[in-house]
Amino acid sequence: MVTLQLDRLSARYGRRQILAEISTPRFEGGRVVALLGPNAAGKSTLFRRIFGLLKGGGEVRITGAASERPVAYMPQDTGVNAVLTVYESVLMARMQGRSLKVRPEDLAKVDQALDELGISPLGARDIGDISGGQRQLVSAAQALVQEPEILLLDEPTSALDLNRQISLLTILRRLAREREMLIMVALHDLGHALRFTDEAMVLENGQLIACGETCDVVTPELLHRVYRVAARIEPCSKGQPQLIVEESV
Ligand SMILES: Nc1ncnc2c1ncn2[C@@H]1O[C@H](COP(=O)(O)OP(=O)(O)OP(=O)(O)O)[C@@H](O)[C@H]1O
Repeated sequence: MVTLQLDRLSARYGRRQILAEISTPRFEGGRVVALLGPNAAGKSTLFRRIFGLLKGGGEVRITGAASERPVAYMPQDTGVNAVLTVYESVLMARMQGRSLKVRPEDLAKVDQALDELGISPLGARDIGDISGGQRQLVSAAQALVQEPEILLLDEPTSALDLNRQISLLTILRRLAREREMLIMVALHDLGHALRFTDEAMVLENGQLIACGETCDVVTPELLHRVYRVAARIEPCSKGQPQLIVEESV
């Protein structure tokens, strides 16, 4: 099973240090880890550093990976290539780092990814002519179709309506379990983090200030200290933890 551990990981833009020696416990395949923190805390920077787009001190330790390219990354802002259809763009994502020959299996995986995310009817549409939420689902398909062992998702639900936010997070959680994939997902919705993630790590000003089981990390004290809101957490009628925000403080 794949594992990911960060050891004194740092990153800088020019001379400006953004991440300060982030060390984590070992995260395991099959788990969903929330990456939390206020705006500009360093979440996207951490993803770029893990994925290798930024250099810096420390080490990203991956063990137990079966493939040579175990990590896929879905950035926050996904560019649009207007000359491709949705289907072609997902197929291109699938073929990254593989031989140029498209096999029937590759087409089946594209169909499966589109189907799983409920966007099969968009397949023939030009990627430049779909809505922002649809584009976000296409980006998720582009990441999933690579069958990564570690998947980094930067705010994948930010453009989605409520139903699709819940659907996507439910699918991701199921796929993490089924494929023993480790998913790290940056979220601003702490209610979603409580409901859909197993573990959470919280960044503030480039420092890791909390890490552990999500229910132990996302507490009224953390919400007060880091997010400056008064909030409580109560079980809903189905027993799921629910975040109730009272006011900003
Ligand atoms: N390309 C860049 N060049 C210089 N500084 C950058 C660059 N990208 C981000 N930063 C700075 O690095 C810091 C961390 O930004 P980052 O995007 O990692 O935060 P974030 O936690 O993902 O924020 P948000 O929740 O707003 O998306 C911020 O101060 C930001 O201004």
